Amino acid sequence: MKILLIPDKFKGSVTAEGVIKALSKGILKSMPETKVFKVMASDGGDGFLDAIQNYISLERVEGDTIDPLGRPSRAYYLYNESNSTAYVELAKASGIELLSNADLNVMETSTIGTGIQIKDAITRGAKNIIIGLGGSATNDGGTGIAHALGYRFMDDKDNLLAPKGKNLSLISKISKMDDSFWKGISFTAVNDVTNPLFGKEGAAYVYAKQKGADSGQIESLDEGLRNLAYTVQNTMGVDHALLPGTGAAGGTAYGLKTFFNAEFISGIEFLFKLAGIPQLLKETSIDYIITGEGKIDEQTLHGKLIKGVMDIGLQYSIPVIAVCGKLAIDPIELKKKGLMAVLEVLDTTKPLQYSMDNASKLIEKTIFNYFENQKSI
Ligand SMILES: Nc1ncnc2c1ncn2[C@@H]1O[C@H](COP(=O)(O)OP(=O)(O)OP(=O)(O)O)[C@@H](O)[C@H]1O
Ligand SMILES: O=C(O)[C@H](O)CO
Repeated sequence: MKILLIPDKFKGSVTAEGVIKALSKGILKSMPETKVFKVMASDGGDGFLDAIQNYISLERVEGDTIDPLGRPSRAYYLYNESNSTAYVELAKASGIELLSNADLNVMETSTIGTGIQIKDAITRGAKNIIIGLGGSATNDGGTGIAHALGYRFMDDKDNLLAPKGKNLSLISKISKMDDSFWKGISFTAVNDVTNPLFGKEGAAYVYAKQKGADSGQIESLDEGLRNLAYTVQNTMGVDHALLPGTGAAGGTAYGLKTFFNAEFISGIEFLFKLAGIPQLLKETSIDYIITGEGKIDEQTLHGKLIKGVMDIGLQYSIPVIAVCGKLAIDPIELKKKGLMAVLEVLDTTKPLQYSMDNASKLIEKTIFNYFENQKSI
């Protein structure tokens, strides 16, 4: 038996590495002859740089920047001098994990800090900027990054606007200062999701709530993103708003495409290539792929790691099993989309904290039981 493990972390209880360990233990206990292949993945959001570092060793460049609320902070990116490529994880300077719950304020947050990091990389000599998008505290349509690299956003009276969520609806003019700084630089947006910029499936409606927005603010952020796209279309003649993925990181993917002509790649595809998964699947006959994350919900189907693993399973006709802490979506829907089985580790007779505290043991037990049951079928 050959099994490939590609799980995400169970946020709040166990890292992706911990999930891999627990799954391996459970599988080998049930079927000791199994060859287990392990892949440390990430969907492009937080954990992007960690995942890259598992496969390539790169220089770590740490420097001053600002956090999503504009306070001084430090963050790093990775740099490959031999091919002048910088890998920037948006969440390092503009991530939701940087703010306490009390500080979450998506009307006021900006991606400027990530823009400062990109500027530093270009100054260092980077010719290729690869940005992992996701896990953001922002909904600024990428205007913060654009501002840091020389774009300016103004209202209808030519007042300069700070590039943050609450100002998007006021933008009526966009100007570009000297673009020679980043001309000829190739940008790649590595998107963790496939949502469009605005609308019910867009950045604000799907992701702003987790960034602290109430329903009125969500509506106004969505309106702001629409206004940004409208102003861009009128003044720059380009329209990318409905492209899948533009909604990643509060519309940052849209901003990178619009202002810097970024290429899009999904986080999953990027990391699968880096990890050599397509080659492994071509050369080795894998019997099962096992994936998982803390909570499987609607977001899972919008390009999270599990969705990418499901797609790969379908592509290579390999059954995929997902293990999760909590299942918050109809399992039938998941099976229709190609999952062979979905296993929830949560023990509903005990409080949630029990499952969080004992996640590794529960994951091990769940996968062990699954394969033991298979033997008796
Ligand atoms: N051991 C566990 N048992 C039960 N539920 C868990 C367990 N671990 C995590 N969870 C649930 O999963 C949630 C985290 O979900 P998940 O790991 O999918 O990350 P996420 O919030 O989707 O973030 P990201 O976008 O970074 O993946 C936790 O808030 C909790 O509700
Ligand atoms: O940062 C976010 O908004 C989510 O991770 C989706 O990209």
